[in-house]
Amino acid sequence: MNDNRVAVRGVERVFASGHATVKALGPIDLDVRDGEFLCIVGPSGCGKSTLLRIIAGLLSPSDGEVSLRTTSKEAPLTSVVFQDYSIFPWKTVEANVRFGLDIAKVPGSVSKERVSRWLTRLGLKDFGGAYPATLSGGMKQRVSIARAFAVEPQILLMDEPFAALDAQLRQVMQAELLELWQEDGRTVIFITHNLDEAILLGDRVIVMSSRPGRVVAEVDVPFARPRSPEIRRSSEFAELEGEIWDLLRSEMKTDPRTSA
Ligand SMILES: Nc1ncnc2c1ncn2[C@@H]1O[C@H](COP(=O)(O)OP(=O)(O)OP(=O)(O)O)[C@@H](O)[C@H]1O
Repeated sequence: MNDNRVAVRGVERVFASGHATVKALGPIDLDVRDGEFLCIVGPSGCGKSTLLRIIAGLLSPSDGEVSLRTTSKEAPLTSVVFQDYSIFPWKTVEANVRFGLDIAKVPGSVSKERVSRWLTRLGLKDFGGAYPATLSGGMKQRVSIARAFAVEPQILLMDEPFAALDAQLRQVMQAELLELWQEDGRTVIFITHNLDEAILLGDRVIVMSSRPGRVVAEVDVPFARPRSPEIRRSSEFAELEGEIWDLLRSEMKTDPRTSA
């Protein structure tokens, strides 16, 4: 039986701006297993966000196709968390978290329970009536994560969700996401520049080439679940990070924008 949730086949994307065209991505092939936490790393501008937006259906590919396997009539297929929080400043925390459920036409009683559960889970219970302007960056990103989890999508897509946070807060949020995911077992595609984050969270790390991004390596992360952030201190962790960094560095050297 095919246990793939996501299949990307020969996907390419070209952008036209004025008279020029930019090939941003591909061709790229990728499979994501049901319940897998897949991390994608690659040089800046190699097309990671473009790939995620194509998988989310927010952008169409210039060529190739993406298929997402659905196993539920009720649960939305995807939900996306972006780096810049993407929460509405004029809505309260509670209304922001409820927003995705309203769009998905989740009935009121179910929606109420879910909003309350995810606000509590993300430590936002006492901030339901607050507006985003009064929250720190970490709390805004918690709202954005609560909103994405609350719709209980079949596939969660995360585009550098912690990139705007400072180093300490980033570690706190990574540990929280690790815990949430380990309870939840959802299929996740997670884009990051941070190798440490990719290894801590991922079952597998995909390394993309410089633009137009293709897959240059797939690395299985061998650490058992449930994981704790303590695994960072092991020599195996450092070794794997070094291995992936070497792959990435050689890609950055082949990028005409970064090589001398
Ligand atoms: N709407 C667009 N119009 C024109 N060019 C675009 C558009 N969106 C992305 N690009 C270009 O496509 C390339 C890939 O962009 P993308 O944002 O997918 O890369 P990325 O790997 O996510 O980058 P980063 O790591 O810096 O976030 C870049 O050169 C970018 O300028």
